Amino acid sequence: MSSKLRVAVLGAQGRIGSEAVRAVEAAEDLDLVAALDRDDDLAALTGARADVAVDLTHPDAVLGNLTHLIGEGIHAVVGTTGWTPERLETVRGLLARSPGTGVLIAPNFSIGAVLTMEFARKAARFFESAEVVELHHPAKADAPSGTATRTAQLIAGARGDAGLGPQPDATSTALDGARGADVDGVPVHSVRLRGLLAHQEVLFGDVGETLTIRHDSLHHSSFMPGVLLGVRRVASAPGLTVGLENFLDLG
Ligand SMILES: NC(=O)C1=CN([C@@H]2O[C@H](COP(=O)(O)OP(=O)(O)OC[C@H]3O[C@@H](n4cnc5c(N)ncnc54)[C@H](OP(=O)(O)O)[C@@H]3O)[C@@H](O)[C@H]2O)C=CC1
Ligand SMILES: O=C(O)C1=N[C@H](C(=O)O)C[C@H](O)C1
Repeated sequence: MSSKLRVAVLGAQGRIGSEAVRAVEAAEDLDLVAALDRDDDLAALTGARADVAVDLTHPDAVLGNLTHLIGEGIHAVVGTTGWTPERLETVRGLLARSPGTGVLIAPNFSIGAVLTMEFARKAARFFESAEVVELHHPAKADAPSGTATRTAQLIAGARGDAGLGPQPDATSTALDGARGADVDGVPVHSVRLRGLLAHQEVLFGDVGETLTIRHDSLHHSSFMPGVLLGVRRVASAPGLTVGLENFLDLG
């Protein structure tokens, strides 16, 4: 009998899901046992004896999918975005009833984006001002991106730990949205532009200097090493893990 890890992909016909299907098929230690999309019955996963499912669907679908996966004890690697603290708490509640099951929620699977978040977290305490600009293809459902939201949360956490107060901003009159979305006190600006894929700039400023950290995903293949790492590691991390950095030795 094969000792390969049995992997399913949900959202298999989507932009990143179809790339994940190809990546799993090409990996010698993995067996693609199901490739499901909208309207397919998740019961097929049990029949296929999936060990791990990769969810690359839609923010409206992912929680229902996770409820099923965790109920069946199938480990999950989730790239789908749209997470709030309340939704994460729901996942923790589901996992409490299935303690051997692992779920990785990765706002971004690309190593460059994970490093951008890590560098931003480290830089945050040294600068009075911080803003995030994310730029994506116009078919994206959610704004701000999951990556930008997470980046802003990490910056806000580091600012809080360092005792930094609110950012300087004298704006007293503005059009709706002109100063972006407020994520824990960090402004996040979303651009949707034909021709783009997934890009982010983190801007820091203090007296007399600025620091810009920029990352560009130019092809969906940029996400695949992270997807495969998550698939290989998630079963050994029961409970909820948020962020691929937890599976990387970043020092
Ligand atoms: N973490 C990361 O590194 C990355 C995350 N993402 C995220 O992944 C998600 C998908 O992105 P993308 O591929 O661009 O989107 P797409 O719309 O191209 O793909 C999503 C696919 O999932 C299908 N789908 C919708 N609902 C369900 C469901 N209930 N069950 C199974 N399949 C379903 C869609 O069908 P239909 O078209 O009929 O709606 C579509 O085929 C987004 O949340 C995006 O932000 C994307 C890239 C990288
Ligand atoms: O929808 C996308 O394309 C992407 N979604 C993720 C996000 O919202 O951060 C990851 C990456 O930016 C691509």
